[in-house]
Amino acid sequence: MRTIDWVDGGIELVDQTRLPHEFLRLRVTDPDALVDAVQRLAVRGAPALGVAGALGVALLATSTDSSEEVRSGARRLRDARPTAVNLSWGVDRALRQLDRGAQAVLTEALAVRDEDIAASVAMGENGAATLRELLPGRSIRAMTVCNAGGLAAVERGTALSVVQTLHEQGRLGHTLVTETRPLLQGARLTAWELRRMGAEHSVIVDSAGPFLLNRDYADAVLVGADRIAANGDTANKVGSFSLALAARQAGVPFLVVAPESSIDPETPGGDDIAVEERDASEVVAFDGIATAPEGTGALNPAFDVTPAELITAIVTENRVVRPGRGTPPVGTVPERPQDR
Ligand SMILES: CSC[C@H]1O[C@H](OP(=O)(O)O)[C@H](O)[C@@H]1O
Repeated sequence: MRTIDWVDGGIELVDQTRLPHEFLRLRVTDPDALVDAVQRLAVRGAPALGVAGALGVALLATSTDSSEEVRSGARRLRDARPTAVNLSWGVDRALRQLDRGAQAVLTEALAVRDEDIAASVAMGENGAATLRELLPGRSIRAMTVCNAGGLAAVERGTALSVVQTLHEQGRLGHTLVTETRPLLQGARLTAWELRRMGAEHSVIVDSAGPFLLNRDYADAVLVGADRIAANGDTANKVGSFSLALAARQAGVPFLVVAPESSIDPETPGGDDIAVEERDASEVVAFDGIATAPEGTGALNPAFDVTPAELITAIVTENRVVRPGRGTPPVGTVPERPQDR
């Protein structure tokens, strides 16, 4: 199953706002409809946003001869969500081909898609090998935040690709899925993917995560990333930082699994990462039903930032970086897809 793809001259994507009760594919041929799909999280997840960015520029380039129209549409798409660097990376990578014509833009966008598919497999293998090394000879009970599965990419995903690889190797124990308020990517999406995978799992409320780690209910925490700063500080769904603190307290490995395209060497550290503030209504209501008194305000950071020193390993398709263990900071490797 591909979460997002280029089909017959347009973009097809799974509308994730309808899951888990309805599986609906959206066909997008209008660039503004793609911006809307990104902003309402019909398509979401850093790697999927990178592919959406690249395919969105291909949609623009194949629908107008005006370079200015393409560039202004690309700016709107690039700015649709601020935290996942993959979105701007995907837009910029396709846009760099514009002077070579629409077909060159589309070819580059399809390469971004295909690289994401290959990267998901490699991250699964690299992450599973890392956990087998850290936790030899046992089934590994994972704890997850948000959704970093195939729905957050094109196929397989990042952190959940590690879970799937462990499952395929017969090394996966029971997985605990934090529901991930306020939009419930864990309960709605990760549980849906684990069920399809046939992997045993339970959903927990977010605030139970630290306690259950401290009571030895999980052997590793596996999360994705939206932006990894040059020093290894990592932005991911809100709730990741508290689990990282709890994992450190409980002596449990905390792994960030993300493609190289989530690494941003232009961002020196976590304090420099723009964290998306989403609408208060997502916090004080659910499915249109108020959960707080009328007029109650809310703070709704969509992400938080985990300092590198709390991260056991950053796993990409190309490497495993151990912050604080003598490996060079993640942002210092010269050769990355962005440099092409
Ligand atoms: C595979 S990284 C996915 C990453 O994106 C999610 O955020 P959102 O659902 O708001 O797009 C979350 O941070 C995941 O870890």
